[in-house]
Amino acid sequence: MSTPTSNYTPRRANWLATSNSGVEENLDLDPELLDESGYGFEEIEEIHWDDAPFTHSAPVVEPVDQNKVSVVVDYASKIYRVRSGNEHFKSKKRIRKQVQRVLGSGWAEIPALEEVSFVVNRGETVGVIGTNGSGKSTLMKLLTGKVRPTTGEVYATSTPIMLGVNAALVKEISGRENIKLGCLAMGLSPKQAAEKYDMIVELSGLDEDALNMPLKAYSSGMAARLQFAIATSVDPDILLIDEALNTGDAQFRARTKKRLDQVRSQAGCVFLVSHSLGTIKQMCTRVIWIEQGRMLADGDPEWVCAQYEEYTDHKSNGRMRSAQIVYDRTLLKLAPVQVEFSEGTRPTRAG
Ligand SMILES: Nc1ncnc2c1ncn2[C@@H]1O[C@H](COP(=O)(O)OP(=O)(O)OP(=O)(O)O)[C@@H](O)[C@H]1O
Repeated sequence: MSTPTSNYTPRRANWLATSNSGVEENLDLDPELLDESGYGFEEIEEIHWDDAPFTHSAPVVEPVDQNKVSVVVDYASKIYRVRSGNEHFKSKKRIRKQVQRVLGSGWAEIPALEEVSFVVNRGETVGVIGTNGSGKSTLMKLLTGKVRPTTGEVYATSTPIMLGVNAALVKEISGRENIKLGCLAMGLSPKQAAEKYDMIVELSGLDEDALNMPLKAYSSGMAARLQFAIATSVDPDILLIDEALNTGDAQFRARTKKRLDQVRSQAGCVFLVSHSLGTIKQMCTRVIWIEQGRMLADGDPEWVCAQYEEYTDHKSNGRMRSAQIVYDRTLLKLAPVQVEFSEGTRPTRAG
């Protein structure tokens, strides 16, 4: 990696990274937000986006081509508002770390995604990477339209189908019954469901015995395979996959890749959120790296994954300054996007 220049000024990792003087003197925080130690949010290692540099590049105008476009994310941000006094908030240290503003009457604001813009055309498989809590799932929720952006807008040419590890499968009934039920739930007619059955079984790689077992007897890998096979059976135009592939074995991954290629070739696009860089590099044509809610990179899978690997390696070894340098360096290479709609090219709002 490039070595830091002598005039590099290390930034504070986070404005909340306190001295032992305690946050009470400096910030008007709710006492309930303080650690048991009484020092508040100390030992914070996250790099806060407010401290990171803005890229110097002028925005690149990205025209939306009506004949190609699948998804447009136009300056989308998401700020969650949570009750700072509730049990969930108190038990989640990570959430408390990210609190940007404590509002009156026990509410706090958590910025999860900041001004993200990009255009995805049909035929692309977009990997989404980032450390825990960086905003990947939030981006997926914005794409499905289930969560509304705080600023900006998200557009999609058809309703994206979300395939997550927690997508509904019924534990008490067999794999076979789950296939039928899942297909109906996804809007197929009983006849269409019957036609898809063999394809789903083949893709899942489950044998007869497994298909007759109730789902609660499945390993997480088996359940994930079944879920993937069901979810992709409707030939979705826009498919979002959140971590579902990580549990599969090599054989399943090969089948998965084949199926994703089919989805792509049917003019769809795929978003794949994963912590497994191997899977991302194998499956994706483009990778978006989101860190601390900010889009750091969008481009070639090999290059983006290499920066990310370097960053996480530094972070996990406690080399926060080096991690910050990789963060800054990567961000500076990002050309921000200004989405441009010409007459009639604006797809419908997601959701
Ligand atoms: N419903 C919510 N209410 C409040 N805060 C939330 C909510 N969902 C997510 N957050 C916060 O928003 C930030 C981004 O979370 P998100 O789940 O999008 O991250 P992620 O990159 O998907 O994380 P992971 O890799 O751990 O799944 C985190 O600080 C998280 O705690």
